[in-house]
Amino acid sequence: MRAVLVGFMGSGKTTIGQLLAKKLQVSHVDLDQIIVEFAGKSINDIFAQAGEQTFRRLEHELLQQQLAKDGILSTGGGTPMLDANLKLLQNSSAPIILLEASTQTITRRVKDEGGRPLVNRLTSSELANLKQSRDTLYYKCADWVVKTDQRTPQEIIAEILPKLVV
Ligand SMILES: Nc1ncnc2c1ncn2[C@@H]1O[C@H](COP(=O)(O)OP(=O)(O)O)[C@@H](O)[C@H]1O
Ligand SMILES: O=C(O)C1=C[C@@H](OP(=O)(O)O)[C@@H](O)[C@H](O)C1
Ligand SMILES: [Mg+2]
Repeated sequence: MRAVLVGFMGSGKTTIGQLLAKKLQVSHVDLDQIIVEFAGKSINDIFAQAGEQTFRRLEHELLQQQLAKDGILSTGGGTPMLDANLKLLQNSSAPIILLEASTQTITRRVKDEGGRPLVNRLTSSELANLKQSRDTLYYKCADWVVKTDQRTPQEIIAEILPKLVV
């Protein structure tokens, strides 16, 4: 992989990954999207019918597979939660870029999107607590951090691109 994006739900991993790949003319893989394709059902349905553990197992297997490929990889917000995934990310030769956003920004971005089972079932204070505990893990694997609050996707990729092409 040429770069891997990590960060909490709504930090912009999917959006920024697509834009970076387009600019760099490389392929883009979104881990959630390939899990959905592999399972043949939505993330909400995987969580509801097979459970989060099944989702995490698929996520781990597909992460391992995708890290060996070229291009830009957008992970899911919970990917670094599994110790084995954290190690895979830490040992990857690709730069791991953490997209950071405040809980307020995150909430604003994801509140009206229905595809995230954890957002659907957690209260706003539980979501804030989850973000706090996940942040520790993101920082454990990140090679660099990009702030995304009050910045457009174009401004964000303008910061990342020069570091990836040198
Ligand atoms: N920098 C940004 N500014 C404003 N909205 C954004 C930004 N980045 C992403 N979004 C929006 O926030 C939502 C979540 O973005 P997404 O890329 O799916 O995040 P993630 O993959 O990290 O969960 C989408 O509606 C997207 O259009
Ligand atoms: O944080 C999480 O545990 C999750 C994040 C989601 O990805 P995004 O971060 O792209 O929303 C998706 O993998 C699933 O809903 C679980
Ligand atoms: Mg995403």
